[in-house]
Amino acid sequence: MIEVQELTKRYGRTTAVDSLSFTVEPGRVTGFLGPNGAGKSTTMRMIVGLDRPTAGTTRVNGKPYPAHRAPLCEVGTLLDAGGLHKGRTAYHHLLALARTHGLGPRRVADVLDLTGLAGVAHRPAGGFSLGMAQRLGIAAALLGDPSVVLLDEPVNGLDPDGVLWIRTLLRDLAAQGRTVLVSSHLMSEMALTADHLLIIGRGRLLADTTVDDLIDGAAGGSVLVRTPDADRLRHLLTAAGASVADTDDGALRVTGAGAGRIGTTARDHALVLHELTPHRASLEEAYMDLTRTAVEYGGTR
Ligand SMILES: Nc1ncnc2c1ncn2[C@@H]1O[C@H](COP(=O)(O)OP(=O)(O)OP(=O)(O)O)[C@@H](O)[C@H]1O
Repeated sequence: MIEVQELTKRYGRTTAVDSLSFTVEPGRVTGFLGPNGAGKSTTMRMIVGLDRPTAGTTRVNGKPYPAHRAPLCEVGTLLDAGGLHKGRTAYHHLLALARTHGLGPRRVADVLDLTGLAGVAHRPAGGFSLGMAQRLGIAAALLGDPSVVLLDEPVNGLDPDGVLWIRTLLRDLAAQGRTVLVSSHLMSEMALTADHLLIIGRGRLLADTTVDDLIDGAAGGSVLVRTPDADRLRHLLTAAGASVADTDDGALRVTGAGAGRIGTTARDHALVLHELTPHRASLEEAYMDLTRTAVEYGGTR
């Protein structure tokens, strides 16, 4: 489990993270989502002690990260896939890391297999493509068999095969009961990967929610209604405060009243309905709604 409480980070006059509090639970993939510059990487760096908070605390499995005796076995991180010794082979890169925690070549072979790198294990990592470097970063993160996995934009620059591979891996890790926090600025990607979402904008928490709840709570939802009594229904709904627009093919698109209320209104006035179809805002729309508000009204920082 990861616990973040009232976390703030200022760089000079920039507030990168602003009183952020959340908990990341084990057994599910939590997507950490926000536009570029929202403060995701800064938050992740503070969780693993690479940056010092201006205020607030972070705990991993009940303790601040540096208080763990074998951090690699507690938390696996991918924060910067470029941070490699270029001349070293993938195998030796991993072995050097493994040795710092008393782990041996067997565990290195395991993570090389797990990440599909066994065939290139003895090539210098400096010649790796971005996708291979990401896999190597993930191999390093998993070396200590950690119960918490923290990955910063792991799908960046990957081809569709790589994206699918990471998605499956993250789901497997969560299914094994691990705590998985993965950042992205792409809602489309997180919708397919994450069970839970933490959305931030300008360093502040905008939503701590499931994908379904985010869509349900989004503005922009409407209901498509077909009825032979369109004029009467339009009148009744408008009088009750809803907005009603005509579609090109003779139906009504209603916003501001849910399918339940529309159905009840129709029944109360003995109106016949031929169709009553809720249209949920897309996840992308819901996300844009949230983050747009943060940009427009977030104040100065
Ligand atoms: N070392 C630093 N010195 C000064 N400002 C910084 C530093 N690190 C981050 N920032 C600023 O803090 C804010 C948050 O940056 P951060 O990298 O955490 O965002 P992010 O959500 O990870 O964005 P991205 O998706 O672009 O990586 C940005 O305005 C950034 O310019």
